[in-house]
Amino acid sequence: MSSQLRFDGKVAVVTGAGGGLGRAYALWFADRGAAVVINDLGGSASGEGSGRAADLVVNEIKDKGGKAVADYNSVEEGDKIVKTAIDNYGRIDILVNNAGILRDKSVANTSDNDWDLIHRVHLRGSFVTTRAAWPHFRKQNYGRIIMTSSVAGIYGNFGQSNYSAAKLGLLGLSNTLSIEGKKYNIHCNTIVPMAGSRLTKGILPPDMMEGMRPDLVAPVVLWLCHDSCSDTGSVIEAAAGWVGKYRWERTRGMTLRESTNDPILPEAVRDNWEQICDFNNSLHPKGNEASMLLGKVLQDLMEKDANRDAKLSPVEQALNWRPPPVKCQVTPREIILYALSVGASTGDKDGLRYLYEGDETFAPIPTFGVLLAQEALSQSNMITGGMPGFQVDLSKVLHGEQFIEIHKDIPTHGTLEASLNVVDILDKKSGAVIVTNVEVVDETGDKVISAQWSIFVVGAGGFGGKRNSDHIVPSVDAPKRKPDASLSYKTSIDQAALYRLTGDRNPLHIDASFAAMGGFDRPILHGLASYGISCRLVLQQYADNNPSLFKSMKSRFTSPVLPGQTLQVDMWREGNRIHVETKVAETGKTVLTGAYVDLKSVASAPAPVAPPAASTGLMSEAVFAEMKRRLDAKPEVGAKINAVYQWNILSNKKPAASWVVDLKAKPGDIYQGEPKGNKADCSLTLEDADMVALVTGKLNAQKAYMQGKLKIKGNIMLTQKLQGLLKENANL
Ligand SMILES: CCCCCCC[C@@H](O)CC(=O)SCCNC(=O)CCNC(=O)[C@H](O)C(C)(C)COP(=O)(O)OP(=O)(O)OC[C@H]1O[C@@H](n2cnc3c(N)ncnc32)[C@H](O)[C@@H]1OP(=O)(O)O
Repeated sequence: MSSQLRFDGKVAVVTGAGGGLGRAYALWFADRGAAVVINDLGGSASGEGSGRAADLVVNEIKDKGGKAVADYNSVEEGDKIVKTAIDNYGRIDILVNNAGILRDKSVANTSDNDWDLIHRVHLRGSFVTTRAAWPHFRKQNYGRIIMTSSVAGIYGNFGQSNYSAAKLGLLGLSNTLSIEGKKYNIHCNTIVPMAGSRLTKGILPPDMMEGMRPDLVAPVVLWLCHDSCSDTGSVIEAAAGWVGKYRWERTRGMTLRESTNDPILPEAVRDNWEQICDFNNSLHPKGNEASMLLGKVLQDLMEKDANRDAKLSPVEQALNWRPPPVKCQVTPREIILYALSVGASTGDKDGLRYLYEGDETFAPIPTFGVLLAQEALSQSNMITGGMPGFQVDLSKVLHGEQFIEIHKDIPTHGTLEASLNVVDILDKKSGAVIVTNVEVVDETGDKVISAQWSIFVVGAGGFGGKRNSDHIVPSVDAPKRKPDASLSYKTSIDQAALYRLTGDRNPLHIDASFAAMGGFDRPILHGLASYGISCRLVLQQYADNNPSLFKSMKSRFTSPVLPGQTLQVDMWREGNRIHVETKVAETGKTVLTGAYVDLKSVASAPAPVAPPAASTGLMSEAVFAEMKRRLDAKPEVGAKINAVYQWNILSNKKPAASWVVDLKAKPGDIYQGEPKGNKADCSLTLEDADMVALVTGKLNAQKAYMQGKLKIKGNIMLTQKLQGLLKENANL
């Protein structure tokens, strides 16, 4: 016969030991030599009332010569229960969390209190009592804990939503404690008992109660708490003299994607449901095996990716690459910095529209969208080693072509998402052209920008790839006639240094030694800087500086621009398409070819403007005198006010007019003369015709304004109003 399992010298704490299972555990422990703390509040199955059930059990043990002490604390104050053990026996070795109550109700009738009470006693009670015992277990490098779960928790039971949730919670608690306790020889197991007790009295019939006596479960708990039992994290069911063990079972499942880049769709889950749920060859994961299995799934996918990539040519690998979408932030700061870097100025007509977030029409120059799309290229390190397969030498990278289309106004604040897709890599012999599409969506998923890059990698051709692509948005040659309009912008020597701050930090644009590696004498200007400058001048010429008239822009970069050179933008209007060719004025070399800006509509059709070099730019004395004469002619008292403007008009000479007006005046009012209160200096109250005359003194005044000789400080909304008015009165 095998030796008897003994607990001599051990101290066991059993909660809820005044009756039923707890009492049975306590009697068995005492019988096998342990000193036992008999914890019981007393009271009924639903936790009400109090009595001294614990005393009866203590007496029963003592009568048999055993050691026991009573404890009447609630498990909600489990530290006091543990203190009873320490105070009386100086230690604690075993803790059986057994105490519990019932508050059975169907879920709809379960009150917050019914829920909380059950959780407080079962789950929280076991937790606080165990936490109080834990330091003692750790110190002595020994501890045995039992959590009490229930078939109601494992399988569910009508009317026990609170109880079953708490009971399965105890299993989770036990799982974690068995892991945390391992290195301190602290074992934690879960018993799933079924026995006739105070809790089941009245639920089970008497003969069942007898067949399911608690003392038929207690020996299982004793074994689990013995030194010689190595189990921890086990779940053992015991009832009526039958004992069994639980474990998790999981189907093999299946991976619903072929590559780490693939998404999975609900339809794929539906279509494979049978296999997902097939328990043939099932697995029984333990502990962290489950996460290891999932780790293996990912590893397999990555190996598959690698194997597949290994079989692909470098070009195919690059074309298969789908880097994750990236976030791009828009704030006025980025918009303003971009506008400055492509030459917008507060001295320009409508300059504040791009440069001042307080302006009512504040908006980005549309080509700013390229910067947002470019985030997908930068953050994926596409041309700095991030793209698999086709490798790129950064010092040989030139911007070949650019296309952008704006589908929805770019917000002035917000977060957008950009995703890229390499659509072709072309072999041009003298170089390779990487064609990349980028889509930018806003927070609602609406498409805001489509962009296309053609990146020319000098010297990377000759790999045997195709020469042409259907995916490229084509450039379109300008008409053969003389340009309809031409505007110029002299770039600053620091144009590239400024443009870099918008995001493209390619050293080609600032570092002479790096530029030399690409075969350039000096750092060259970003292609996108020339692109943005050209777009800005087209909008000035044909869109009244209104960025929402912009639809799309395409350009090829045929020759580099050096910072400090003057860009001359020649334009031809064909319907809503403005063909563009940009050249360097100093050398006559074309730098942007096949370019066009498509507008939604053309704001006005001004007469062809001669290149600026031909203009004197000065407001003539005669125009100034005429303007002043008109301004000095105050409206007559009693005249109807058609419009109210508040403009301060200054010239390089002296104020053109200094008026005092009623700030409350509005169109339709009768001009009463200078008001007494509520007045503003240096403002004008003019009838429309006079206002029109002011500016139609005409192009000369406008040009003077453009060139900073005539400064108009005013509200931009009013500028627009004035422009609308000008259009209406074009014949004046
Ligand atoms: C963070 C992500 C950032 C994205 C990357 C951008 C990084 C930026 O920092 C880089 C820049 O801004 S660089 C500055 C702007 N770009 C330039 O200055 C390039 C100017 N272009 C050139 O020098 C030549 O056209 C050159 C050198 C490009 C080609 O000249 P050649 O080798 O003499 O070619 P050519 O004989 O004229 O033609 C051969 C075939 O190539 C096609 N091709 C020519 N120019 C092209 C161009 N710009 N783009 C695309 N394809 C071009 C020709 O059509 C020809 O092909 P095919 O015979 O099939 O028609």
